[in-house]
Amino acid sequence: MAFSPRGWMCTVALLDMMTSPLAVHDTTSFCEMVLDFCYNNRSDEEGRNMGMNELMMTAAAVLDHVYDGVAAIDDRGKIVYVNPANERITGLKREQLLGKQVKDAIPSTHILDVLLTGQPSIGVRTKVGEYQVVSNIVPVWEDGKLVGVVSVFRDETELRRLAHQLSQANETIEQLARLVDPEGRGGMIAGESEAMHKALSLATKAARVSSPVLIQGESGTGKEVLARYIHDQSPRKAKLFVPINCAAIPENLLESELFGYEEGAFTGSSKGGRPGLFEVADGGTLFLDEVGDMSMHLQAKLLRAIQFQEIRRVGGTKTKQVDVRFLFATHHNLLESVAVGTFREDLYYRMEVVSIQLPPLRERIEDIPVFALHALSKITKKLGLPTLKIGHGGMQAIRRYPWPGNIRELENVLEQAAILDEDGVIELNDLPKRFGDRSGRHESLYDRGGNDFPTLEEVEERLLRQAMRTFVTKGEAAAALGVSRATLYRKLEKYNMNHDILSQSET
Ligand SMILES: Nc1ncnc2c1ncn2[C@@H]1O[C@H](COP(=O)(O)OP(=O)(O)OP(=O)(O)O)[C@@H](O)[C@H]1O
Repeated sequence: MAFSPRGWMCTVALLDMMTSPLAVHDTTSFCEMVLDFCYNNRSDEEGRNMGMNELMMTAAAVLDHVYDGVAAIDDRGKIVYVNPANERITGLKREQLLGKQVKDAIPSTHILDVLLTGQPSIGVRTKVGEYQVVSNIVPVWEDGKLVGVVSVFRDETELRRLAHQLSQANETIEQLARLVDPEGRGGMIAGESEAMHKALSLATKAARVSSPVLIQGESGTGKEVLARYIHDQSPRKAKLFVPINCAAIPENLLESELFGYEEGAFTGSSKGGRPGLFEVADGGTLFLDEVGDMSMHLQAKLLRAIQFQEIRRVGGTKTKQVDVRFLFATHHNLLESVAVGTFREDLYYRMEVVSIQLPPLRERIEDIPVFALHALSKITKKLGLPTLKIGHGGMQAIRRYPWPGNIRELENVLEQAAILDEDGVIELNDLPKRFGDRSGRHESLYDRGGNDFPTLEEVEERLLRQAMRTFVTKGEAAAALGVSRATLYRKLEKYNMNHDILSQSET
């Protein structure tokens, strides 16, 4: 059958209505709507007279190719059309159905109810033979008269099979993900220190709720990694994690970056304006890094956004509700900033509902070997290098170094060493020159003179700390200091360095 443009339009309209049951709910005349759709504002008599028969013939040619089952019943309950998908889904041949009374062919059908009441029946479940189908059944009206019913249905067994296949596939993905990332932390590791475990446990708890979290720590301690972890563990994980470094962007740009702007807000603003990151992160998480560097003007706007989850674009007059989870990070001591008046006290307390402190690497020496090995394996994979080891001397140097740039510096140093290494083992000579300084300190205790001369206890504590950094085992540290292990224990306790004892291996 050749399709006229009108035939196509009618068919599209018909399909549109069949797949939009809510629209059908609202109408009294299905046919009128189809014809209105096709010939809207036209005085095309031929078109208006096209009627239901031609419409159904045209539609039938298309419906023959539809994946869902379709059946049309006339006003006397006789089946006038079934598509091939009907046969696939119900197992009933076309010849068994066409021209038959629907109540005889499919006794359990709900089609007659629709024919009797003229009310559509949406999402109704019917058993056809051994198949369970879900149908949308809609009445067809012409000139205010009910002329038939159309049912569009799907095999529920097939839907269930697909859902089952999908859940199996998801399970396989989860199993593979667990193999790649056993603890589900997306490449983040916990380390050995009590401080890191505490931070991680707090982060895991914070992930369950939407309260703001303030993560404080020196640069490179893993604040952003922890923020991503919180987002990934939270119910918002399917939505966006949007990080922004507030210190890296000039104030006027930061404002429009965060809040967006309306058209004409400033010279060079884009046509139609632009949404800001608050809007981009709607439903997800916004991570404001280096929030301590924000100007007082922006702090006031931020406070409002946190308090009311409401923003106003730059140059705009209307406010907009957003649903954003806020995570903050800073290397500043924000309480000090509050005390000197560079940070708003009210904002500080809004931000630190949950407060997580990430200590510098030098204060969690026990983490250094774990992070070093983790970083090295990441680096060799990234650079496509064979597996590398860290030798005893290399590890000792790494442990005793104070790491002012924390984990980021550790990664950079190891990347450099991995590139330079020639024998598969990273030793002291593969590390930068600064690692050769066995003292690991830039200031000598004995350089201090006069009244500032160190006490014996001060020297002893320093020496102990240095030994704990330098040697991998307690035995080695005690031997180098010329004391027994028991004495080493006692002294570590005296200087409150017990956590260091735990980090040392027993040998
Ligand atoms: N727990 C961790 N597990 C694995 N890698 C980590 C962890 N913490 C930090 N890192 C690594 O350290 C590097 C620095 O981390 P991150 O950028 O999160 O630090 P930061 O504190 O946000 O730094 P800055 O304040 O300079 O932005 C990253 O490249 C990351 O790979």
